Amino acid sequence: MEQYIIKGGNPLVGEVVIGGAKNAALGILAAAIMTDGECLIDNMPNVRDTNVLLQAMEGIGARIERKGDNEVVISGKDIDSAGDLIVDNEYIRKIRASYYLIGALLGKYKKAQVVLPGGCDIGSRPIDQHIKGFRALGAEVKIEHGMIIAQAEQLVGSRIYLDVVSVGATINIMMAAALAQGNTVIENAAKEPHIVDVANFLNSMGADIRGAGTDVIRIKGVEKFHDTEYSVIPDQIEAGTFMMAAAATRGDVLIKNVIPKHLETISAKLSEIGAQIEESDDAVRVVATQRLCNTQIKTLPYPGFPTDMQPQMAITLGLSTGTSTITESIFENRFRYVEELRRMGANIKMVEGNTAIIHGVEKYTGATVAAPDLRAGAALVIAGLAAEGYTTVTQIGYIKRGYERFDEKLRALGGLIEEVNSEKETNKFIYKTGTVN
Ligand SMILES: CC(=O)N[C@H]1[C@@H](OP(=O)(O)OP(=O)(O)OC[C@H]2O[C@@H](n3ccc(=O)[nH]c3=O)[C@H](O)[C@@H]2O)O[C@H](CO)[C@@H](O)[C@@H]1O
Ligand SMILES: C=C(OP(=O)(O)O)C(=O)O
Repeated sequence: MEQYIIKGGNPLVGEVVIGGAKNAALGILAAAIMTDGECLIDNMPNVRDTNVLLQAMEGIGARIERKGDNEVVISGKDIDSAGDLIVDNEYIRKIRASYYLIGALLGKYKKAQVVLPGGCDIGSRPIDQHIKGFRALGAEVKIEHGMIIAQAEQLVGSRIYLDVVSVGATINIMMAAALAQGNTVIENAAKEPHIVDVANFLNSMGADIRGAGTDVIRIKGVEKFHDTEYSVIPDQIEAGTFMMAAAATRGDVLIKNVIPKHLETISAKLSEIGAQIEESDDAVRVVATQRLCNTQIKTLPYPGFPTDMQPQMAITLGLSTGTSTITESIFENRFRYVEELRRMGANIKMVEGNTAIIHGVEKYTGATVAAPDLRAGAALVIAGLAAEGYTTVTQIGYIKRGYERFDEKLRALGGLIEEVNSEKETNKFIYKTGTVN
């Protein structure tokens, strides 16, 4: 069983370099098969989700050539377009971004059969808005035997109003519409940095997409795409996670290779609770040498506070003075870490299902906790780094879905953390790091 063991109590100090954004890379990788040319993609995060997606793309005939850890060349030329274009395997069923292969394949080949998406169990996560968009472009879409089956004679541009602001639906519709006939307008579109990055990538292949990053995206369909070279933007959430790790352990960390604008809400909240934030062109430094104070948070679509940062923020507030509240407004099931954090001494009460009332405690104490999903898993690791004594975080496969070399980066900042897969390795770690204070 993969797990991390952590000896807490060391403030994190030093520098960390942030990798490419997982949620942008997933859209970009899928979109790369829309050209028969070659796409060279750089700053690609080497995490489980991107690897599972690449493997599924290979499964339908895409050529994938890895160049080192973070670079990949993709060509969709040899995809067997005479076949049904079926995407299904035991790994792809577990990730969310499989849904981008519907938009990409439907756009290019006017057909796709993709297994219903998985992803973190953070809510009911319907895909009705994706389907509404594909249908508006003229596709027939049905769900049978756990597969989404989409096909069209021709895709024709349309005006599509999203009933809910959805990252996945915005990217998916944008991809399909980019190779449709005529013009498409997506209204009430999501505005996350990864939407802009996928649009920029598509434009670099010859698409004509304007307005990404605002809530109205205009797409003029083009006939086909060409070769491109592209570098994925830095990961807003990985950066935010290290910012919280610095704050919760009362450390001093320079977080490099970031776009500070994407971190504005996170920086603002940390600053509000008393952390010192210094921004430069491509780095953010977080210094928190004293106990931080309380605040109120509500998760919202970008530029609001990201739901993917909610658990990490809760860990920090759990150690702050006073009483904080966090309201989760995007996913109804994103507080499953609370029960685990209580084992470490946190004082958190849930009200009305989606609000956590957090009474700050002076310290967490180490315990064995299970990562319930990707971001909550990373948050529990931060709690362990801040806690007194030893913490074991189990089910770290979730964390590996989205963080590249997470333990290694934390160790470089002075964190005492190791992946252990047996009692012998655990004992070795405890011997190496000394006994509980
Ligand atoms: C792979 C990826 O990029 N995942 C991210 C993506 O997930 P994902 O694309 O699944 O999230 P969405 O933005 O689509 O979901 C936002 C809200 O809209 C609802 N909804 C969505 C689609 C739909 O057809 N119908 C519907 O009702 C969802 O249930 C949710 O309440 O954006 C989320 C919100 O920033 C992030 O937490 C995830 O990390
Ligand atoms: C929830 C996340 O991912 P997914 O949508 O792939 O489950 C995430 O990145 O925090």
